[in-house]
Amino acid sequence: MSATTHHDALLETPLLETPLLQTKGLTRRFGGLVAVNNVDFTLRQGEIHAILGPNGAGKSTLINLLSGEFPPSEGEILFQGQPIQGKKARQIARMGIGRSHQKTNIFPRLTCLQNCQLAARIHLGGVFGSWRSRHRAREVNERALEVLETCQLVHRAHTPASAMSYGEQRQLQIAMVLATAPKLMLLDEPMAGMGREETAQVTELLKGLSDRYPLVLIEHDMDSVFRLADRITVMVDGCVLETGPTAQIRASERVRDVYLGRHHEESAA
Ligand SMILES: Nc1ncnc2c1ncn2[C@@H]1O[C@H](COP(=O)(O)OP(=O)(O)OP(=O)(O)O)[C@@H](O)[C@H]1O
Repeated sequence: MSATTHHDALLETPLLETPLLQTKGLTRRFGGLVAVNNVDFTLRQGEIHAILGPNGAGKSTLINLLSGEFPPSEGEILFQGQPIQGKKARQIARMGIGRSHQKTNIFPRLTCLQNCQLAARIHLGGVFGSWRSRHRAREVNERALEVLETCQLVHRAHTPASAMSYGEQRQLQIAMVLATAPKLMLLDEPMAGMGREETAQVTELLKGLSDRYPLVLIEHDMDSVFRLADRITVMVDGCVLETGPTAQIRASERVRDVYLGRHHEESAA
């Protein structure tokens, strides 16, 4: 007998509610190159949605469009039903879309705690008037400690980021996104460059966060993707090849022919 989990129930629910995030006909051109081509994408509440595809498929560009790093050439992006295309990255971050980049972008000389305080401070509004500053400083500190606890980094609170292992630095990056109190997270290859043990640790961390923080995830580590994702969208040459629940994508011959087969051959080589 198999137990029905929250995520099983979520996958079987028809989409009646407004999606947390949705794109319609999203397109981004760089000169003559169509990096993202007419993409319809939906992220539901409480869901981890992985984006797969070979190098150059347009995955990072899609994330960059969602986070406002680039404006789309065409199409719509709806966050909680409201159009956000054309808004600046900072505005989108303030609305609650937190993102991490492929490369680690932490402040190496600051401690783990200071990095999180900085992220929380930016979210809470930067420089404060003196009458509010003490209260805000306490709020920032509490938020920073809370996310270090969530990411199991409290023991590293006073360690300079540069003295932490690569895996811990990637974990810190996730903590910094959480410090901005996001309504959803966009993570671009959070496990890139990690060893097997660190990858497993971050996979479990993200799994534990998914109910509170819906997630769009680009990741090449298939074990992690299959463990984490409720749904998968496979992109090839800027277009959506297939999108659906993880089991459907795993079983898809088209996906296997175009991506998974090739990926496994590359990984084995
Ligand atoms: N700022 C840019 N200017 C010009 N071309 C770009 C830019 N960003 C991405 N591209 C091009 O758009 C295409 C899609 O790139 P993108 O980085 O989105 O792919 P990806 O699927 O994330 O690949 P990878 O797995 O290698 O990170 C590529 O051909 C890339 O060279």
